[in-house]
Amino acid sequence: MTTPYGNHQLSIYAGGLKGRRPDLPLRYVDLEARARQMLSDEAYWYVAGGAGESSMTANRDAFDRYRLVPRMLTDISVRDLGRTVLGKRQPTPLMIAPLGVQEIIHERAELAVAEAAAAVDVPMILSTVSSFALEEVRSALGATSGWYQLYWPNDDALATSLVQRAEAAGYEAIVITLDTKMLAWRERDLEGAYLPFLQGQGLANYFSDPVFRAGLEQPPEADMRAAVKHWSNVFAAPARTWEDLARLRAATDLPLVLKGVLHPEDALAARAAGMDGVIVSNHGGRQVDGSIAAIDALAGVVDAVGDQIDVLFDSGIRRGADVLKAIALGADAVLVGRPYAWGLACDGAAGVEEVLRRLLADTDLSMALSGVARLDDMSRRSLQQPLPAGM
Ligand SMILES: Cc1cc2nc3c(=O)[nH]c(=O)nc-3n(C[C@H](O)[C@H](O)[C@H](O)COP(=O)(O)O)c2cc1C
Ligand SMILES: O=C(O)C(=O)c1ccccc1
Repeated sequence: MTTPYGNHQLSIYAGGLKGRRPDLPLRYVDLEARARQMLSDEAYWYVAGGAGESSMTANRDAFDRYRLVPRMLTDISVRDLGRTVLGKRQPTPLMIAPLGVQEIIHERAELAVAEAAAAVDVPMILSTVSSFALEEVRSALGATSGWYQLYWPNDDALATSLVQRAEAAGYEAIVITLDTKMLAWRERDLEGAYLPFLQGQGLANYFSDPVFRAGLEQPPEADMRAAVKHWSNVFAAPARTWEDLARLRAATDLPLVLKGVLHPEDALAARAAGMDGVIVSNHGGRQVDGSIAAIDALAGVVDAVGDQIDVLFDSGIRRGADVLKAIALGADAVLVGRPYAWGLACDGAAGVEEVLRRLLADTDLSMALSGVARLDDMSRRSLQQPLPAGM
């Protein structure tokens, strides 16, 4: 492929030095700080925060304990960042992670993100809790792949309706998020009593759904409180177990991918349930505070199922080296979360596009300077595994 900043080495630096968006800070901490200026305190902390700080910090610290071991004098003049995910070749290893309630970040929310994803040809995973209906977001993606993330509701008819709408709209896979049967204890949000979906934000897919609407006495437009109450009753299903996956499997022909897997035994259960992939993730440190850093869980899952189903990764991807480390450990692709949220806050679609291009430029350079011309050739041989803690 041509590099994300064009085919010439100099254009990469031109992109970095002058920037297509000179106003968008280059360093992650500065970008986040700029986004913070654009957002209300509540919205900023909703996105930035975790469930406590422990696992969110661990996600980053753990990345730093893995080290790339570059090789010299290999031909890196022509490079390929492509990956094959669910049997389909994509030009880069990146995917857009599903982030809910994006209207708290930018008024054009998922529509802006979809336009940016399309500009860079990075597949987008749309959250169930989106601010625009899934059909509209699918249109904004143009020819770029979209997957639909399902919060598996406590109502089989609603689950089937959402999944079949996604299939009809042209989404290519369903991601079932398992780690959010309820929201964690998040002090930042509790302090501010900030739960945007209780205001009806992010509920466009529910409010536009015929099965959801049939469960209401009046339409959401006429009685928002009742609609939100109904949503909170159906949002999740704490009683669900692995056996229930069979009904979802029967509801669609699309590939199914389970998000939020950390334990190798769960990866084996996913495979046994006929799933097509898993996403190793601790939800960006937002659910089980004290949980294992996501990158430390990756190798175990890859070793358990990586030769049979796809293994994707998220939680803590911030720069090119992080992408390379996850791929070297065996991930087929990686999802980017908060970094694009900050681009969205700063500059809408253009900000998201710029964040993705910079991450790709950094990935391309780091791969090349590690002596690897094709991302498909990254392996654990390029990586020094961390010493166990305490050694
Ligand atoms: C504001 C916010 C909203 C999120 N909403 C969802 C969601 O609706 N569905 C989901 O599966 N994951 C959701 N996630 C988790 C992300 O998909 C992803 O796992 C996480 O952000 C990755 O970590 P990172 O932000 O460190 O890259 C959300 C994360 C954030 C920060
Ligand atoms: O905030 C989150 O992490 C998340 O996944 C979510 C869950 C429900 C509604 C909105 C976002």
